[in-house]
Amino acid sequence: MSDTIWDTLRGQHDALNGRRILEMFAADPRRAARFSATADDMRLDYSKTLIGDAERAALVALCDAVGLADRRAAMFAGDRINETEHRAVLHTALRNPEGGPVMLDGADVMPGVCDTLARMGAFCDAVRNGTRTGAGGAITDVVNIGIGGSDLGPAMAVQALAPCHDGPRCHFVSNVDGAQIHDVLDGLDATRTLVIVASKTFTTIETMTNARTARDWMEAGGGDPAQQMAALSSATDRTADFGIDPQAVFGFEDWVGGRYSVWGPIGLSLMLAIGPGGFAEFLRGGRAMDTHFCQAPWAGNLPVLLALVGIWHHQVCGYPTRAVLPYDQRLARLPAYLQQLEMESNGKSVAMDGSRLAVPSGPVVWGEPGTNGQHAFYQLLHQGTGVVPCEFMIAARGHEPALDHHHRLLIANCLAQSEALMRGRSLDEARDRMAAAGLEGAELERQARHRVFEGNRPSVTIAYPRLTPFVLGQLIVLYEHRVFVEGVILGINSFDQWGVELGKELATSLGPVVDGTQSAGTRDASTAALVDFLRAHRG
Ligand SMILES: O=P(O)(O)OC[C@H]1O[C@](O)(CO)[C@@H](O)[C@@H]1O
Repeated sequence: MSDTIWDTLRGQHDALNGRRILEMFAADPRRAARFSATADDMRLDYSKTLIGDAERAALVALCDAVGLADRRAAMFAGDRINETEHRAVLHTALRNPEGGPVMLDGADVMPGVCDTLARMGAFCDAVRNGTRTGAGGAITDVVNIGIGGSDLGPAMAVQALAPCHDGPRCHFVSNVDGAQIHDVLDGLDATRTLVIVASKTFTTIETMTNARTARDWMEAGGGDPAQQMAALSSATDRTADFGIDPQAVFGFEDWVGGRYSVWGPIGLSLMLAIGPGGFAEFLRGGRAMDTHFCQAPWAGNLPVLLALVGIWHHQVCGYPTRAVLPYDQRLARLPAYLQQLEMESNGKSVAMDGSRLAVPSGPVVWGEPGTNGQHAFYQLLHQGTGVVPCEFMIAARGHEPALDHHHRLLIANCLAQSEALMRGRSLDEARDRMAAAGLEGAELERQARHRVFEGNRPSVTIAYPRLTPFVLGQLIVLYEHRVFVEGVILGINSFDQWGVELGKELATSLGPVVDGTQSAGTRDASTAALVDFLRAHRG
């Protein structure tokens, strides 16, 4: 049945025939309202796209054709929907401390979740109120060492919620490039810094290398690793081997995927920064979006609609990328966070059953905060030969009342960009401008052509009152479930990441070649020559 719907969608795309978004607004005075939806105080406006009633009906039909409701129920019920790793997918339980039981294999996981959350709260309170100190006194700085899902979520959220910070300063080290840990540790007091080693597996080479370097730095600087190191991991045997005090180890289960883990122990740095109360609000926002996702009808369901718009633009229209454009400087790391969430989840070529995907998988996701992006790559968004669907985000209010004139400008810029992408500027309008500037003849024509904007370029806008912990929770879960819905429609397992393994294996085997303890042997000629070049220049 879904094959027929894909055919319908492709047919609808072929039949667009120069349809203009602006004309759709002219034909339907209620379009803005009819192609928007809300969840609590968050609004998703997808009216500035070429999706009309017929296209929306076909897209919504996809949800039923693929059995989305059953898949959603299976996820929340703890079924092992991550079939290639034989795991349940229950990160939703982490943001459910105030909800009911969540059963997995006949046992309620919530007592364990709540117990860990309470331990995290007590630990954070002790660090924040100075009861748990370093060798030199109260903790002033926290360094979270982790990579991928053990870094991007907390790093993004800590930056996003800066106005709520009332705890120690938080820093993040992810890259194995020694430059990063050097620059982060430089200037910190080793006796008053807490180092958190965040790694689900506690084997990730980058994280373990950085963790050892941090421990050496702490010892050399007079700090006390027994008192000043914590671990966030599923592998409590390995954290013990590393020598981390079990009281400072916060574990989580294999049903929490790395890129979905900010809601539990991996969020410890966020909790340290904003306090257990702020963290609880963050969970509440996430939970509110879970409830909305489970209860709202498809056509009024924000994660579903965002997914369907994504499917329309990438799989149906064939636009290869999408841009995430938060008009919110504190969401600067959101595009990087979403790159992992979306591309590690849905960047696959094989369907759950092992067959080759019949439709393209997830798009390339990229972006930068506005207005900075406007002065960098928006030229291409407006006049490039390809179309990049854009996802704008904007708050009604900032956190700096005295700077509200900045925020009004921010709003105006955000709305202006989506309007400009849609409206464009015709050749006649460009000619009029050139004529008004005094140009004539061939020069007028030449200059006018450079000033044409095709327009009709699609975007969605996500608007919210203010970037609070609750709203950030909503926003992340909006995207998490968007990824889930897209994955279900494409038949993908969104919860494994086999594509990262090969590079890790080859890096391990290249180590001795780079050291010079092994020859390049049977490696390809390019790799062998690059090893020679780099070794020659290492002195
Ligand atoms: O938390 P860990 O086990 O160190 O893994 C870090 C990251 O590595 C990956 O497994 C692969 O990049 C991610 O999925 C994960 O978030």
